[in-house]
Amino acid sequence: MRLDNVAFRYHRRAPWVLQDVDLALPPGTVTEVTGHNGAGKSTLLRVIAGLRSPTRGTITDRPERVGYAPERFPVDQPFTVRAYLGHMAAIRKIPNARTAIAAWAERLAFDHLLDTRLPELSKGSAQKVGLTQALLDDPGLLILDEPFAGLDAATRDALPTLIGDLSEQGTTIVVSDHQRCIEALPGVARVRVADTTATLLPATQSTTAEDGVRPMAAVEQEEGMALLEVSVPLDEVETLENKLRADGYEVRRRDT
Ligand SMILES: Nc1ncnc2c1ncn2[C@@H]1O[C@H](COP(=O)(O)OP(=O)(O)OP(=O)(O)O)[C@@H](O)[C@H]1O
Repeated sequence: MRLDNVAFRYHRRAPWVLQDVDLALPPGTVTEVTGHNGAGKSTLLRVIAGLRSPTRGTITDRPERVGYAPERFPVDQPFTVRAYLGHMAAIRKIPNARTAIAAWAERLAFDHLLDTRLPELSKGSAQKVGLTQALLDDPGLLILDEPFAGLDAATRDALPTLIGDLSEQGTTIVVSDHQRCIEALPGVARVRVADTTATLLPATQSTTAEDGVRPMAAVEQEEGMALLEVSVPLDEVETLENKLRADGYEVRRRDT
């Protein structure tokens, strides 16, 4: 699918959140969307998913079946997990929904929670249910907004493989990911949403299996960005690194 010259604002007098967005998302590609808090990542994902129409510009060739897992899964509905997923499957007329629900619940390790009510779920378990409803319809386009937030280590480790498998089957995947959990997947394209201008920058520094992570010098050269060196006690490195990543900053550790 393609986005051409897409711009978006929430209301007529509201500021533009996205402008001049040109983006190609070929079948089977994985695209990681990064940017600071409030830059417009979730907005871009909603526009790509078709939940919001562009204020200007065009979107073409969006796959027919779209799966979307929002950043905050709505857990205030009075259904059990099984009933909720069953409803979602029925709305979308998914054949063999029971089998598909059982299979995803097992793969994502929440099969013991199928009869638990949504409001009683932990954040990570709710995230898994949100992910499952997005996966149920075998989507051609899968949009995941911060899918790693709150997940236990086992699922966090398993998710990149799942994303890789789906992309190999031809699913186009777009992920916003503060925690940079998918950047190691081969061939992941990176798109940065810049907060001040609300302009999507082309993924000039996309990481690939060949070139690995981009050097920090490239970050410094980016307009509006600066490089800050911080000396941190060894036992605090990991905590601080995770916190900064969770806040949307790009972090590289220099080995000494
Ligand atoms: N439903 C809405 N109505 C009006 N403005 C909104 C709405 N949702 C988001 N915004 C505004 O659009 C801008 C971009 O928000 P968005 O949630 O897309 O950013 P984000 O990059 O995903 O942020 P974060 O990293 O904090 O999740 C912000 O200024 C936000 O206040």
